[in-house]
Formats: sequence, structure tokens, C-alpha cells
Amino acid sequence: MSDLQVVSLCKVFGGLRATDDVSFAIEAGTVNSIIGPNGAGKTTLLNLITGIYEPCSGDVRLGGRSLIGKPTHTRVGLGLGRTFQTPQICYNMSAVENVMLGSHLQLDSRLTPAALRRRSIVAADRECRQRAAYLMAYVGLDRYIGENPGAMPYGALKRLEIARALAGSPKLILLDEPAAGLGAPEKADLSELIAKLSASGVTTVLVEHDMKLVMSVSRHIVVLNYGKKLAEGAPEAVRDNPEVVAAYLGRAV
Ligand SMILES: Nc1ncnc2c1ncn2[C@@H]1O[C@H](COP(=O)(O)OP(=O)(O)OP(=O)(O)O)[C@@H](O)[C@H]1O
Repeated sequence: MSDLQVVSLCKVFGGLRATDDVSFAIEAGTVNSIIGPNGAGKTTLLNLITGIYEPCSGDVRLGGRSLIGKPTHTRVGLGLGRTFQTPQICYNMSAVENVMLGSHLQLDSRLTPAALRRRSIVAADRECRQRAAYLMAYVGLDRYIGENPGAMPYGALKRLEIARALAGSPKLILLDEPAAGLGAPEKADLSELIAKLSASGVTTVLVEHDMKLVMSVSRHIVVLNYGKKLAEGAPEAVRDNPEVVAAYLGRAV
């Protein structure tokens, strides 16, 4: 069953077709990657899926429902989660509070009950904190729960974003260059975490330059070049596709 469907998606900046009639489907519960040389349109595509950009034409469907024109909180409510290329962290909050932010749609945010510290609000807050702590342990960050993110290494901040995205209970999580800036041991841990996410039923989509990681974790790969879909398929088929190799100018894929 397909979870995410991208249908004839287009985005034009001035005269530049950054996304040019791109269509593909992502199967529920699988790990997928979107790859392509610099400027191929990967980030634009991700921004179209998450609603940062509205497409000129085409559709994005999650679980059969169109996301076009829906605000970010509705997309999150429909099961979309994401991380950013550069971690977007609130440094005036503790690590666990950053993860709690990801649950805000599930909490009662009305002013009066919050100001009166109603028992239900206090209980929900405690539950939210416990779940955030659980998610931090899930991504391997239990030692940082009470820490300020400023004291955390870069690789841990990238995992903190994954925990925050998971706090929104996504059906599908988009990871924007999750391996960028990580060392080899951290990449190995990331690979394990991605496999764990997939095993738990979360559909995963990576936008990633690290081909070793992409080839080892992905079930399905979509290749973009100059805004168009150049190829898609299983890692071996994509790696052996002469057009893909040519697009990477001879770089080993
Ligand atoms: N907001 C924008 N305004 C104008 N042009 C843009 C904008 N965003 C992206 N582009 C252009 O669209 C094309 C695709 O860019 P995009 O960032 O999506 O590629 P990418 O595959 O993510 O590249 P990279 O791997 O370098 O991050 C590029 O030519 C880029 O200059």
C-alpha cells in the first residue's frame, strides 16, 4: 500500500523549473531515499511535501489525502514528521523540552486551564514529559535528558530532532540530510536507528548525499536531476543505471 504519493509535482522559481513533473509513490513502512546531484531539486521537493512551498501544479497525498493547501499543523496531524538539514533547536529549553515541543498538537493549549494549572493539564504535561524522555532513550539520547542542547554534540542534536519529530506520532518521517556532519560511528548508529524506525512501521524518506548510507538502508530510491525524476527503483538498479552514473559525472554511486 502506498503511503505517500507525489503526482506530477511542479515548482517554478522565475524561469527555473526546480521540480518538473515529478511523480512517485512511497510504500508504507519502508525506507526510501531521494538523491541527486547538487541543485537537482531535492530540498525543493521536500519543501513541497512539508508545505514550506506550494506547488505550481500537481498533488502530494499522504494516506490517500491531499496535503495541498493544508497548513503545517494539519500536515503534522495527518501523520507527517520531518527533521532539518541544520538542526532547528531551541537553546533556551532543555533537550527533553525540545522533544516535548513535537507533541504540542496533542496537548490542551487553552490559556485558562493552563493558567489555572488544572489537574488535567498537569497530568498531560507529566505524561508528555515522560513520553519525550522515552523517545530520547529510543533514539539513544537518554544521558542528555535534562541537558541544555548547547552542551550536546552535533550528532546528538540531529537525533534530538528525530525524537522531536517522533513526538508528533508520524506515519511518515522525512529526514533532510541526516548523515551530514556525522562521523563513521555516528553514521552506523543512524543506520541502526533508521532500521528500527522502519521496523516499528514508520515510513522513512531520506534526502541524503551519503551514498553508502543510502544504498545500505533504502528499499526504494528516487533520483532527481535538473528538477526531473531521472530514475527510481531498488538500490542495485539505481546504482547500475548509466543515466544515474552519468548525472553524478562518474562519481561512484
Ligand atoms: N527559493 C528559491 N528561489 C529561487 N531558486 C531556488 C530556490 N530554491 C531553490 N532554488 C533553485 O532550485 C534548484 C534546486 O535547488 P534545491 O535546493 O532544491 O536542490 P538540491 O538538490 O536540494 O541541492 P543540494 O544538494 O545542493 O542541497 C537550484 O537551481 C536552486 O538554485
